This record gives sequence, C-alpha cells and structure tokens, in this order.
Amino acid sequence: MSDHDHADSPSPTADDAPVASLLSRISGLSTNAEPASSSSSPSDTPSAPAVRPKPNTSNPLFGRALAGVKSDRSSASATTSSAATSATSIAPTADKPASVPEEKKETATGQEPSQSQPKAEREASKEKMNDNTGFNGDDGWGDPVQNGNGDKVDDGMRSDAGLISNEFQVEVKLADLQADPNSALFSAKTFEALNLHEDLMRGIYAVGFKKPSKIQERALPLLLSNPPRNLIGQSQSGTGKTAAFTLNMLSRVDPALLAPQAICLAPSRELARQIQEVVDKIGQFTDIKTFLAVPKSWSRGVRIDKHILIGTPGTMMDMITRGRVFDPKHIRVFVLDEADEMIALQGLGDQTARIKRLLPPTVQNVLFSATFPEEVQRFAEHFAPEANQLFLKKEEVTVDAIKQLYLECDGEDQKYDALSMLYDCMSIGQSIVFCKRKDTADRIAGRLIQDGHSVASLHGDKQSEERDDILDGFRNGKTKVLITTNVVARGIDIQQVNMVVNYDVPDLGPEGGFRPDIETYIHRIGRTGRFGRKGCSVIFAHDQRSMEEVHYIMETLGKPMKRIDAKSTADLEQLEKALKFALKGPN
Ligand SMILES: Nc1ncnc2c1ncn2[C@@H]1O[C@H](COP(=O)(O)OP(=O)(O)OP(=O)(O)O)[C@@H](O)[C@H]1O
Repeated sequence: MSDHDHADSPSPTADDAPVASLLSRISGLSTNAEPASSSSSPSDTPSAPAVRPKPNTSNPLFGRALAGVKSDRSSASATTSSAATSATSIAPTADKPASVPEEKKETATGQEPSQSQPKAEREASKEKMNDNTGFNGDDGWGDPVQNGNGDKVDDGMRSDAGLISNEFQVEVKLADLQADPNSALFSAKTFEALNLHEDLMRGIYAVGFKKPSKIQERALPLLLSNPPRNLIGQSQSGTGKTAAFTLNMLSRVDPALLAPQAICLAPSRELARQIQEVVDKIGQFTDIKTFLAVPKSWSRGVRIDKHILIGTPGTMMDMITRGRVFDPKHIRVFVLDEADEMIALQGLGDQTARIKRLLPPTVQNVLFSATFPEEVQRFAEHFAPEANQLFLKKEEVTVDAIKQLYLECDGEDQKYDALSMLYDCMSIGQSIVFCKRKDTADRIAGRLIQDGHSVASLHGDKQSEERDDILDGFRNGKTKVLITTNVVARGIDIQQVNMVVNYDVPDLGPEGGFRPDIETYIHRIGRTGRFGRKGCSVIFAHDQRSMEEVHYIMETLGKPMKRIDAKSTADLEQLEKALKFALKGPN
C-alpha cells in the first residue's frame, strides 16, 4: 500500500497462499511502465528515477476497449455459481423484477438509440443557463493548453461550461446531461421501468432521483434478474454506482428473515459509513435494517440480526471468525465497492478473499469501481466467475467536467506558499487537498491554521470518533478545506467539493517503484465533479521528477492539463477567475 491508511490493516495468513501469490503477481501492475530504479526512496520528496516511467498508451490500463455488457454467454453457462439460489429464496421485493427489461445488445461504443431532447432544445436550455448568470462567456483562459506530447489543444475551459450556482441550475444541467447519450448520466429509461419494489421507489423519490444514470440503467436489470448473476461494473466517479448496488441489496434481502443477508465491503471507515447512509435513506420505507461493521462497532457475544452489513474487511472477518456474531450462511449478495482496490491490494484483497470463502457458493458477487486496471480485471473475473461485465473505454474513464490543471512551483517550500495563495480559491466552495503522508497533512494544516486559514486534517492516525467528526464537519460545510491522505481518495461523495488539490503526486509506493499511481489520481480528482457538477483539480509539480510524473499522468490519461506558473501573478489571477467561472459564476 502506498499511503492507504485504512481502518483495518489485515495481514495475509498461510491458508491464503494461492490468493497471496496471485495478488503479488498483480500488485503494482496498474501502469505499464518500465521498472524504476531501485534507488527510489519512499521519502516525502523522492529523488528522480534513473529511468523515466514510459506510458504504454497502446495497452489499455482501465479496461479492454470494450464498452457495454457482455451478454453473449450461452444460457447453459449462466447456470453457474449463483444460479443455485432458487427464485423462492428471494424476498418478495426481489420477485418484483421478474419482468426486468430485456438486456439490450450494445454496440462497441456503448451507444444506444438516442431519445434525447432535440439539439436545438438542448442548445436553448444551455443558453438559458448562461443567461441566468449574466456571464459573458470569458472563463479566464485565453490560450490553448499543452497536452503530454507538447501539442496545443483546446482545454475546453472557455466553452459553454454550464454554471452550477444553485439547485435550479443543477437541475437544468442534469436534465440536459441525462438527455445526452454521450454523458455518463444519460438515461433512456425511468426508474419505474426497472420494476423495483414500490417501497424502494418511494425511497428513490425521497432522495430526489428522477432518472437512473447510465450505470444504473444498465447494471440494475442485470443485477436484479433471476437467477442472480455476478456483475463487474465500471463507471466514472460520481455517476451513481452506490445506488445501483444499494438497490440490488435492498431488493434481494428478505425483511422477514432477521439475519444478515447482504455484505458490502469498502476500503475505509469513511466510505462504509457513507454507504450505510445511502442504504438507510433509499431503504427508509422498508423494514430492512443495516449494521456498520467497523472497528469497535461490535461486541463479542452480541448477535447481529440486521439484514445488510456494510463495513471494512478486517472487522467483517473478525465478526465472522473471532466473534461469531453472525452466521454467513444466509448471505445472498456480496458487494465490493472500490473493487479493484478491495481485491488487488495485498492486505485488503487477502481479507476479502477469505471472507468470500466463508460465504455460500451461491452468493451473488457484485464488484464496482471507477477504475479496473487490466490485470485486476482478470482477477475480478476469477473472483466473480461468469459475471456480466460493464467496462469503460480508456478515454471514458475521467470525468470531462473536471478541469485538470497543474501548478508549477520552485521546490517544496514554494508548494506551501502556492497552497496558501490558493486558499481563497479553495474556499469559494469546498476543497480537498491530498498529501502523500499523514505528517505532511498535519504539518501543512497546522501552518495554514497559523496563517489564519480555516482547515482540518484527516488521516488514519486519528481516532475513529475524531475521523467521523472531521468528515461530518466537512460534509455539513463547517470546514471548507480538508487536508488529507488517500484515506478519502475513493468513494467519498460531497457534492459541494469543487476543487481537489494534489499537493503530492500519488505514487505506487515501494512495490510499484514509486511510479505515479494513475488510479489513485483518478479517484482523488473524482471527489469533485460529482453527478454532473463542475470541478477543478490542481496538481503541484515542484521539481524535475514531479514534473515528469505530471506529464506521465497527462499522457496516460490522454487528457491535457492547463499549466499555471506559481510565480506568475497573471497566471494565478487567471486561475482564480477561471475557478470562479467554473465553480460559482461571475458574481
Ligand atoms: N439517478 C440519480 N439521479 C440524481 N442523482 C444521483 C442519481 N444516482 C446517484 N446520484 C447522486 O450522485 C452522486 C454520486 O453518486 P455515487 O457516490 O454513487 O457515485 P459513484 O459512482 O459511486 O462514485 P465513486 O466512483 O467516486 O465512488 C451522489 O450524490 C448521489 O446521490
């Protein structure tokens, strides 16, 4: 693990040897770079690698160049692991999807016949949106940016960027996006067409969802059909994967049976808490109860009879094996959120595999993430055999609404000065600053506070209750800027976050030769730009090595980043102007 300070830090055991060896084969394989020099060190400011990592752009990192559902399996092969679960064992709520909409054959591009608004109407609605702001269209960027190859390209920052300054505009923008077949939020269907139980429909209306997103529309019929089939689903950050697997768990649980029937694992305490909240909200009109399985949440001898358990793998394992506080024999659904991390990392992957072996063989395995490096995909197929698969094409992985910038500064000290200068921008809305190390997070948070700024720091060395309070304070807007490590890099959904700062370039740690960690970068920047909202990300480059790493990220993702020179007042002013445009509008 590079800097993953998870709530649980499980360790491999002898009976997991085959899994461990598989895992060690795939660890650190998320980039196809050449091995870095062995002289790399895990310091805060590592020295430049002797061999610069070379991206292999011909080899897709995030999935086969194959979007859409693999629905071409024979019906014989469909009678696999999960098929043995009889239809009658599924709760009444799960019987509802009996007439799920027929699986659609999808094209290689994953596009479907458009039922979108006519173009003219869409243009008109965009125009209306801009009219609302009275903005003249100057977003602060006058010039094109360079991509990783040094080519000049349009950064898209001066375009028809929809401004999101109030709920009405969000609604307008969302309606527009959900009608656009190229958007990850596109939907040709309605929740009503998915034949969900009426109690769940009430939950969906209560949380304010009007139409399913693309991943929900595609995954839900596959997840809900009987006999249950495994599913591996990839879609961009902030596109509604949580609701997809939540609706499946809630549909498959029998409220009358007072025993755990679904398990959902996540890599951090923070994400597990958030998922529980979503399940509770969507399931509020059902009799289904949830339990949060994180350290100290359970006691030996106190049986757990809640229907859905959401937690981190170490605790879940302890609850089953050491505490014996529930019997896993009734588990029907096993969900892994951030699945690539849950199965690929030595510690978490090991624990996850051990838990899986304790579950009935008929369990439906559901794996979701925004990233699935190719090697992890292969392991995912082993983990969830005969699964329906939804993968993104490489160029679809990042969210276009997140404008990516890099800020060039001179050395470590200037990084802090630049961050301090950015504070006004960061507090326009809310921001998350990601550091590599916990002590860096504490140090810069301390300095910013001393300099009169209001920030909080969060990482895995803090006590659980303190972690909860800090994130709650940030979630409800009490704190505007959160300085943190990778502990909240994945999954955390706070819609008001409109800026992410990568104070340090994420790296793969010693196992990965300290090469840039592309997946973590994608997840970090994905904390902004949630479900159609606009966002900005800034990554700091302060020396030759970090500069090369930033270019490597650009090349690998095929997405340009706008360069900002920390020494140039004009650049910083432009940055502020652009952020205000993108984040708030001109006022
Ligand atoms: N159908 C919908 N209509 C409107 N909003 C939705 C819908 N589905 C999900 N959302 C909202 O979108 C936001 C992002 O959803 P979610 O957290 O599930 O994203 P995700 O795909 O899991 O992202 P990540 O990869 O970062 O974990 C949430 O605030 C959620 O409430």
